[in-house]
Amino acid sequence: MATQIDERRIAFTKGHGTGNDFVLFADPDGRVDLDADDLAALADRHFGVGADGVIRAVRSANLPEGAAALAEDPAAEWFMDYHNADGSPAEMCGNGIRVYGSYLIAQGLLDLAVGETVAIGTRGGVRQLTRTAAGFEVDLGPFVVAGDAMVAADGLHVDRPGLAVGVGNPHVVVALADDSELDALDLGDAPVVTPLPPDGVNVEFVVPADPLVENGVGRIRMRVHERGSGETLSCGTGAAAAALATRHWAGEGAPDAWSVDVPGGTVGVRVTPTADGAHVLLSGPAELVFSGTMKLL
Ligand SMILES: N[C@@H](CCC[C@H](N)C(=O)O)C(=O)O
Repeated sequence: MATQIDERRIAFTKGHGTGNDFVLFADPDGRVDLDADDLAALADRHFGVGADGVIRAVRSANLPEGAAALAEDPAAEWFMDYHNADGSPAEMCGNGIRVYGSYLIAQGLLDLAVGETVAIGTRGGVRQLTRTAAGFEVDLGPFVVAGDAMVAADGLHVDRPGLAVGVGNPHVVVALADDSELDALDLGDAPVVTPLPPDGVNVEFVVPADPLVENGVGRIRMRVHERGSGETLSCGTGAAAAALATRHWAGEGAPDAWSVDVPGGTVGVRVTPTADGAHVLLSGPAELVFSGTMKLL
């Protein structure tokens, strides 16, 4: 296992899920105390490693937020301590948790065979992560599709209505007419969302494929501007939100299984009934790319 050399020299691994990239480091005992500037320095693409987010692998018992995770599910030994590229914490990361699973296994911190499931603590609650032949599938839990907003973005000639979707973290999903509208978007600046939720929001722009449903699977294309990270090549919770919004708009008879194309690849989303209501699940690849160390100032 890569251990920390000291609190300021971080032994990291870089990984990604469909191009949504992360710096991961192991701090099982919760000894490494990084502030928002440190986390942003790790994620900086010019002066640091470069990533959309930073993930600390820490035992739930060793950080304050971990108590709630262990109370919810005592099996949640590991906590995904996730921060966006600007150093802000987020409740959940759907691509990140798959890469986190892969990282824990590679570090020898977790034994998980294909078909097995592990409970992982997050700020959004405990999530069940299953290893699959092609990567991982995470149960994002119950979801909320409700609430209207208006969204303005560079490249859109008029403001568009958006639909709020909660999957542990907040999203607003905007339907666009076709691929040319999606391609014309400039997401260098954050879209303006009115009303803006107090903690900010991730914004997804979505276009249905033609036909929308093939072999029982709904198909959409999506681009995303992530809270705290800017435009990314993929967002797992965003893909789930986009599929849920499109399913809502499609109405009765809409499929429960969705394929979501993002600039960095394709992820799967499915809705399934459970004892505590419908859950949304996300599946996709998880890649570890390289490891190194970085000394923080
Ligand atoms: N890329 C992630 C979401 C990361 C958190 C998000 N930016 C937020 O602030 O809520 C994903 O794959 O879900």
